Amino acid sequence: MTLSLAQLSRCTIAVDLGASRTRVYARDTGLIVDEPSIAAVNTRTGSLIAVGALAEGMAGRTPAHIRVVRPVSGGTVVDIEMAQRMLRHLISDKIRRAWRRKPLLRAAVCLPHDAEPIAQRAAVETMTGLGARRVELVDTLVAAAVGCGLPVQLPEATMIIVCGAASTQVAVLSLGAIVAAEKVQVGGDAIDYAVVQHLRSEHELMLPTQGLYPLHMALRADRLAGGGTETEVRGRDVATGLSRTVLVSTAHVRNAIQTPLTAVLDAIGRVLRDCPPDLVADLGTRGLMLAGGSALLPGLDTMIQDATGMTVHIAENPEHCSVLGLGMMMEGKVGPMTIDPLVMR
Ligand SMILES: Nc1ncnc2c1ncn2[C@@H]1O[C@H](COP(=O)(O)OP(=O)(O)OP(=O)(O)O)[C@@H](O)[C@H]1O
Repeated sequence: MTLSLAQLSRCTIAVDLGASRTRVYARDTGLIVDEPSIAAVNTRTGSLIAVGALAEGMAGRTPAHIRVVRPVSGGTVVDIEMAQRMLRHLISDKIRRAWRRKPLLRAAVCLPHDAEPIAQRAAVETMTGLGARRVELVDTLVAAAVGCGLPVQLPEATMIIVCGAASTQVAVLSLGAIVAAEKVQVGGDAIDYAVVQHLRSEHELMLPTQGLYPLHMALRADRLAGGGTETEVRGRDVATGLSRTVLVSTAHVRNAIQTPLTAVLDAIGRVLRDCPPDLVADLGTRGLMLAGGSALLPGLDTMIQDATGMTVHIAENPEHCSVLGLGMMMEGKVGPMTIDPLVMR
């Protein structure tokens, strides 16, 4: 992925097509879409029934002829046509009419670090199908670092950890470029899966699709209370199939998610080992920045802090950092770069 700030400044729309949520930022307007990357389709007629939050509410509750699909998987558009239909419905008519009047619409899209050429092509095709004449691809790590307000253009190290739904990406940046980076296929989905497996094996309970939200809340409350709390979880008994409520210890849930999080700690260690010592010394002073929706997982910051011995900050709007960063670059709100054009790998 290569980009220059000059090319980005000609874009009018920025898109983050995430595995969990889709976000769109329009120049001079701000964030116009933040919805789940989900669509519900009638398989008999092929028509789209719902997209975004409405479709998410249908997941797990549909009759046979309605299918809830995710056109983005692992940060990659896997169903281009469905992604286009979903985006078309998520973006309001008003904005779309404005697009039609602009025949040379340019779009900026952020993609996971080291995205395969096929993933890059899928993102470009999705946007050109929506009317974009040119698509700039930006590394999510750079966009998120800018969106967090990190001074990426300076000749000193900044470390960003983007904890998404499908993956966690870690990078050290200096002089506007990535010095060392790693991506592990462990994110919010893997953490949720670990919790689901824990409830299945320890409590013989199957959780409904949206059943994890109360547990996230319980983990937060447990952290505020200093630990030792329990929470009620309702699900389906594995053996009888009947609805049942169990009392779950939040400490046990926290233990269950340690295993996937170990992979994140390993990735951070590898990035730090790949960095020149001067940059690691900078990080000792500046600390690390957590972005992405899973950065809100209670206790993740202290776990990374304990493992690295460095200060860990959580971005102000961690889940919006990438798209806001794209928007900032688009609107020229990034400070003067030491190198221009800004070249990223
Ligand atoms: N308050 C919260 N506590 C714990 N986890 C959360 C919270 N809010 C969101 N998440 C998790 O964050 C993830 C979504 O993060 P984000 O929106 O950054 O993902 P994405 O950009 O769609 O994914 P990716 O970057 O992998 O394509 C989900 O797995 C969700 O469970």
